[in-house]
This record gives sequence, structure tokens and C-alpha cells, in this order.
Amino acid sequence: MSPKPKTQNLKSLSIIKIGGNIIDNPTELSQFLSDFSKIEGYKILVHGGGKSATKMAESIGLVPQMIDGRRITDADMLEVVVMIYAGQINKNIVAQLQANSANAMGFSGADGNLIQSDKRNDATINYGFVGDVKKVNTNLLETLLSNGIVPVFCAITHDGKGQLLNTNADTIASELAIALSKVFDITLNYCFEKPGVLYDAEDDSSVIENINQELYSKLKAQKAIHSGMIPKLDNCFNSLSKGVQKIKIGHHRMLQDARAICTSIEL
Ligand SMILES: Nc1ncnc2c1ncn2[C@@H]1O[C@H](COP(=O)(O)OP(=O)(O)O)[C@@H](O)[C@H]1O
Ligand SMILES: CC(=O)N[C@@H](CCC(=O)OP(=O)(O)O)C(=O)O
Repeated sequence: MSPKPKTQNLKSLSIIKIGGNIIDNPTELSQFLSDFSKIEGYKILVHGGGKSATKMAESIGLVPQMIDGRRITDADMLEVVVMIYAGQINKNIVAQLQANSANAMGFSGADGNLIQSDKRNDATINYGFVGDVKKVNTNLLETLLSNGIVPVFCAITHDGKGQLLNTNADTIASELAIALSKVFDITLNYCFEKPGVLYDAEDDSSVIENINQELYSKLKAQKAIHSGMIPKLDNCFNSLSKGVQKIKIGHHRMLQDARAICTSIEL
């Protein structure tokens, strides 16, 4: 299904997602947050932190397990990810954005009922306390944005019945983009440590400038695209099919340099 052409003049909103490798590198994170702060107009930041959660879990004797880029989250792992994502990483990022003059406010999906999800019910794999997004509170987000707030989301959602759930941060960015595309003209950027989606994950000079579903399926079957890049691209194609029109994956230098090489996603 191709996205509906936009007929109204919608306000622009940038949704930017950063992952664990940037978060774990203080110099890169600081440079990213400085670039992010300079984006004009409405903006939302979504952060992961999977790398830090894995380190913390291992340090207390848990054995992290990922399937296709998604974490199996039992009760002990849920405690770790809530502490790391909604606590340490989220508050550190909010403080640094404040220092960059962006009036950031940190949220999990439970805060203001901003993102509700359903516990994943998979017939073959028990993911544990992992949530699939069901509903985004777009009214509250519009109010926050129009009052100059920069929302900063971590990868924790809730089920509306008191249960926190772990939700892949790429999925959070994509679901926010889909929900808000009814009221904003969305640019969705996934920033990570590499310059884009690569033909060879070990060769930074092999950036794919445009990727569609056909090329994605081919490279996934060849295992040239694997691990965390799988949910990232699945989320991109899902967003495109549901009305989000501009999606890029690349290094955060693309935020301030329109000529920086990166990957554009097409249906
Ligand atoms: N073809 C590919 N091009 C680029 N990265 C790839 C590719 N295939 C797998 N990857 C891996 O995907 C990772 C990005 O996914 P992930 O770790 O989930 O990102 P994030 O840093 O946003 O959390 C990269 O660090 C890289 O190791
Ligand atoms: C269910 C699930 O997989 N949740 C992710 C959430 C964090 C995340 O997505 O972090 P990155 O963006 O740094 O990979 C996890 O716990 O790893």
C-alpha cells in the first residue's frame, strides 16, 4: 500500500532515534546531543541503550539473550532495563539537553499514558516482559511540543494494568512517527555509529544510498543484513507503509550536514 499524499500543510516534526553504541561513547553522545539541540522546530528524541543494559545484566550474573535484535526479558532483566533505560540513560540525556538549551523532558510510555503496549504473545518464542505498541497519546504529545518541550523517550512502555514492558527503541520511534504522521509532517532519522546500511557490515565505505523491500529481503537472505539492523529496517518499512514519508538511517552527522552520505528508505 503506498502512503496517502498529504493534502494539508502540516507542521514539521523531527523524530530522531539513537542507539546503544552512541550512548555508550561519551564524546559521540555529547556531539550528537549538541547536533540534535540545533535542529529547528518540533523534535522528539528516542534512545535505546541495549549495550549498557547487557553490560549491567552480565555484571550481576544474568545471561542476556537476543533474538533477531529483540531482548528476551524475564522479571530480573526487566528490573535492569527499567533502571538503565528509564533511569540512568534517560535522566543523563535530559540533563545534557538542558545544558544545550533544549527544554527536554524524559518519559517512559507509562508517564502521561504516552505509549501503551500489549505483552507480546508469540506462539514459538517466550519473549517475557516485551511490549508491542498499541496506542500513542498524540494529544498530550502535541500539547507538550506546542509548549516548547522536547520529549525524550526511553524503551520502556506499559500495559495500562500496572505492568512495565521492554519495547525495542527502534519500534518506539517508528510507532511515534506513525501515530504523529496524522498531525505532523514527519522526518524520521535513525542515528547509529555507522554511515548507513552497508552492503558489507564490516566496510563503512559500502553504504547503500537507497534501500527498498526487495533489496532488503535479498541482503537479509544473504546474511549481509543481520542482528539489530533487522528490526530497524522492519520498522522503517512498516512506518513507510503507514504514512511516514521521510526516513533515513546513518551517522548523526547527517542531522547537521544535508550532504552527509546515509541510507534513504523506500517502499
Ligand atoms: N548491513 C548492515 N549495515 C550496517 N549495520 C549492520 C548491517 N547488518 C548488521 N548490522 C549491525 O546492526 C547494528 C545496528 O543495530 P543496533 O545495534 O540495534 O543499532 P543501534 O545502535 O541503533 O541500537 C550495527 O552496529 C551493525 O553491527
Ligand atoms: C525488546 C527489546 O529488544 N528492547 C531493547 C530496548 C533497548 C534498545 O532498543 O536499545 P538499542 O537501540 O541500543 O538497541 C533492548 O532491551 O535491547
